[in-house]
Amino acid sequence: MSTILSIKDLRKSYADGFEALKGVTLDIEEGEILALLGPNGAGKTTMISTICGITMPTSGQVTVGGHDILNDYRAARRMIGLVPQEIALEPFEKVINTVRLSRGLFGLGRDDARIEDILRKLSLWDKRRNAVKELSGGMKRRVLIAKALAHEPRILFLDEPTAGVDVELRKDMWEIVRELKANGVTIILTTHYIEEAEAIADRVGVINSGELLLVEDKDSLMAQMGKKHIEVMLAEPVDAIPEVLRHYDLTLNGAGESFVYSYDIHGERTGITSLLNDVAKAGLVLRDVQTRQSSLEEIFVNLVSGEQA
Ligand SMILES: Nc1ncnc2c1ncn2[C@@H]1O[C@H](COP(=O)(O)OP(=O)(O)OP(=O)(O)O)[C@@H](O)[C@H]1O
Repeated sequence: MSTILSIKDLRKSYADGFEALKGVTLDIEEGEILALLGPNGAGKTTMISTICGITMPTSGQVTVGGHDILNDYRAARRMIGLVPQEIALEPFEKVINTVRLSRGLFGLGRDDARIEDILRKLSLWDKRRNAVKELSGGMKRRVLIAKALAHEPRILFLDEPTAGVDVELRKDMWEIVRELKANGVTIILTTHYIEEAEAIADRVGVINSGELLLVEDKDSLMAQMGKKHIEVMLAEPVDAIPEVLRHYDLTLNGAGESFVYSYDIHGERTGITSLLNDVAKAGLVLRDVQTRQSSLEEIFVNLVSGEQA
C-alpha cells in the first residue's frame, strides 16, 4: 500500500491564539478506513478543515497524493471529497443541479449516469427535482454526501456523518463506505459513535487537545489494550464480596446479584479456575457466567482520561 495522505507536524493556532492542533504527524494509506476519535473540541474538525483547504495551517506540511495542499491546492483538493458537519447548501437549487454543479466545480465533465447512480444509492432520485429547501434534515445530509462523491474523490472525509441521522441513513452510509473502500477509496471519518469505529475502521486515531495520542491498527489496539471481563451471576444475591474472594479485585454489581472479574488477555494465568474454586468454597451458587472483551469505548475513555489526569 502507498501513502495517499501525508501530514507532517501540522499546527493550527486560531486568531485568538488558541492552539487547536499541536503538531500532528500522520500517514494514511491508500484504501484504508481511519476513524478519528476524540472528545468535543479535540481538534478533529480543525484537522479535516486544514487538509481540505478551508482553514489555513499555521505551520507543517500536508500532501494529498503527493500534491501539497498550499502550493498545489487545486490538484490536492480535486482528490478529496468532504462531507462536512454543518449543512451548507443553496436552498433554492434543485437537488440534481446541486450535485451536478459540485462535479463541474472540479473541472469534470457532465456524467448523468454517475449522478443518477449516486442519487439512487442515497435514495434521493425521487427528490432530484425538488429544491433543497423542500427536503428534510436527513435528506439534506444525503445531498451533502452526494455532493462529496460527485467528482469521484480518492479520499473521502466524513465529519461526524451519523450525528443526529436516522437508522436508515446510517445503514445507507455504511453501505456506501464499504462500496467506496472496495473501489480503493480512502475514508477518514470522525465519530462519537465508538461502536461504529469499532465496526468499520481499519485503523483508529485518538486525538485530544490538539494532539494525536495514538494511531493504531484497530484489531491490535483492542488486543493490546483490551481486558477480558467475566461476569459471574449468583443464584442468591450477596451484600458484599465474601472474605475469601477479596484478593481477586472483584466488582459487585447493583443489588449484589453478580460480580465482575477483569483480567489481562496477555497475562500468563487468567486466575479463572482458582476464582471459580474459591467461589464454590465461599458457598456461592452460580446461576450463569458470561465473558466479554473491552470495547473500543473503554480503551478510548481510559486513554483520554489518562491524558487529562
Ligand atoms: N475559528 C475558531 N477560532 C478560535 N477557536 C476555534 C475556532 N474553531 C475552532 N476553535 C477551537 O479549536 C478547538 C478544536 O475545535 P474543533 O472543532 O476542531 O474540535 P472537534 O474535535 O471537531 O470537536 P467536536 O467533536 O465538538 O466537533 C476547540 O477548542 C474550538 O473551540
